[in-house]
Amino acid sequence: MSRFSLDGRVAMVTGCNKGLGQGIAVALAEAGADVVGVNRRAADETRGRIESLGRRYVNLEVRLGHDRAEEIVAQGVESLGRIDTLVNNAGTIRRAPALEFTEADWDEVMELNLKAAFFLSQQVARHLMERKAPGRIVNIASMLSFQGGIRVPSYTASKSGILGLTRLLANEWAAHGITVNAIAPGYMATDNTQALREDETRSAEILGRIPAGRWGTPDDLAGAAIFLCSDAAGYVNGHALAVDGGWLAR
Ligand SMILES: NC(=O)c1ccc[n+]([C@@H]2O[C@H](COP(=O)([O-])OP(=O)(O)OC[C@H]3O[C@@H](n4cnc5c(N)ncnc54)[C@H](O)[C@@H]3O)[C@@H](O)[C@H]2O)c1
Ligand SMILES: O=C(O)C(=O)C[C@H](O)[C@H](O)CO
Repeated sequence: MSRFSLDGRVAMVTGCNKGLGQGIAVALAEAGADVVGVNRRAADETRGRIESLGRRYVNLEVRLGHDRAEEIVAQGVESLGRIDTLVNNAGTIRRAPALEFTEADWDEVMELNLKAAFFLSQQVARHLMERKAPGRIVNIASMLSFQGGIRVPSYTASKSGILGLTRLLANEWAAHGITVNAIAPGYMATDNTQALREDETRSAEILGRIPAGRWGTPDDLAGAAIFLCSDAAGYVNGHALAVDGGWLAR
């Protein structure tokens, strides 16, 4: 069996109806995993792509919030029997200068990007420990886990926070065979960056700084996601793997 095989594993992926989450969910299915998606709405395209690979897909149609974590993990376990892997991908962004930033935009971003990710991880870890099973948690971080960015204060705080949390959880759960890592995507062409790509000046600035000379795509994350969720990454823990076309090297 390949070291990268996910045959027999069940992966829960949040926010996989489109964008990077869809790319990750399909990649894990390609490597053999069945997938539980956590989405606010139906995810028919993701379902179609995963089922055409011969894998199972269950969509939990729920509002993702920290207060729903226990129920979401219980439903995921009931639907496919277990969860071996969690990818905390769902995320949102609010754009405004720090001086004008509102509490509502602060709370909305922190709730989804950080608090829901933490409590979902806690529930999955409890489930894995009850089963005495090894597991994988992968958090989707950002270039703004390392850099300040501009006009996205709650997003930067949440993405710096998720990297700190990745390290803390890696420390606490390593002894249980659970690894916690992050993928830090660079600038990827999804709805999350639509406003940036529509702003000609900012878009040119960003593109001019990416050594690869192009925005990333959801498929660019496939290899990193499969690797971190596989046995091949068993000794990789608390790490952030940048998939950024060379952005951080610049
Ligand atoms: N696009 C990029 O350049 C980029 C770079 C680094 C990190 N990221 C991160 O990647 C992740 C995926 O983003 P994307 O680029 O695919 O954007 P996207 O907007 O296409 O997808 C975001 C996903 O999160 C879900 N989501 C958004 N708000 C939600 C809410 N309140 N409750 C539940 N689900 C919600 C959406 O339904 C969708 O599935 C996010 O965590 C984002 O911060 C994106
Ligand atoms: O820098 C910005 O304004 C961004 O939108 C950040 C990107 O969405 C992304 O997270 C970079 O990794």
